[in-house]
Amino acid sequence: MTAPRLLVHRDQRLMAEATAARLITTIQDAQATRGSASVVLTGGRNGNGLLAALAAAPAREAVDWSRLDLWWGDERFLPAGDPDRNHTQAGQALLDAVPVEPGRVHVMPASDGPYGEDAEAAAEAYAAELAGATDPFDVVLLGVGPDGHVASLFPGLPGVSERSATVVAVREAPKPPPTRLSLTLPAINAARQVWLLAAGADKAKAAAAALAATDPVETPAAGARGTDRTLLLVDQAAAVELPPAAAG
Ligand SMILES: O=C1O[C@H](COP(=O)(O)O)[C@@H](O)[C@H](O)[C@H]1O
Repeated sequence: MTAPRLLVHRDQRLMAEATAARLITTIQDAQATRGSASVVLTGGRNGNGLLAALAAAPAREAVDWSRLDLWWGDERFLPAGDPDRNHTQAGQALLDAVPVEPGRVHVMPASDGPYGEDAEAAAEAYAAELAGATDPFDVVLLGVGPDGHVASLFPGLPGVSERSATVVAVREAPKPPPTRLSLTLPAINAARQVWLLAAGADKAKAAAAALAATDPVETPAAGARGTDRTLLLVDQAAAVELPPAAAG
């Protein structure tokens, strides 16, 4: 587990563009070193903003999209193609515009898929798919919610305390929709790099807690750390509650 390094950007747009550039370079490095790369995508405003910035970056041509595995940190358990699904939104923001290899795009099951509405069975199926991955994730992207949630691990819900499974079904999430699938902290924390994204004034409290809190049950973002690197990426609006020394 690595301590988070804080990076403050002027605003949300600049943060998305700088993080897209960072991601392109990180993917290139991984592909040069290991032949392929793996990235775990996040949903939400910051996650989709990053994907849109990546789609708009001319340097996206530097990525070998055919040698990239894409996974999801969480998914809203809704029918395939539902506009609220993280997969649908990632398609619109980036994936429909780049030559990803369909077999390497590891979509979490939908509620009208082979497991129907059985979210637990869907979580087990995704865990089995994950178990087939031989290398740790290169980067896990995590949008931080205003309550400090990451992926679909919400404060106080059982998912955040899961210690053995890599994927869980989440019920009664405080943010709609109530039923979701999520990677767990042990799955997230096996990644080489974890990037926590928190831009916007509504993320100020959560950004401070992601850095300083000690109990992941209260602040799931505080329990998400990479083995080689953890970054907390914020904009100035989200940096206002950080201790001055941390915010530089
Ligand atoms: O519902 C979700 O929320 C979080 C945070 O989203 P944001 O809009 O507050 O940035 C996101 O990371 C997660 O993937 C998504 O399912």
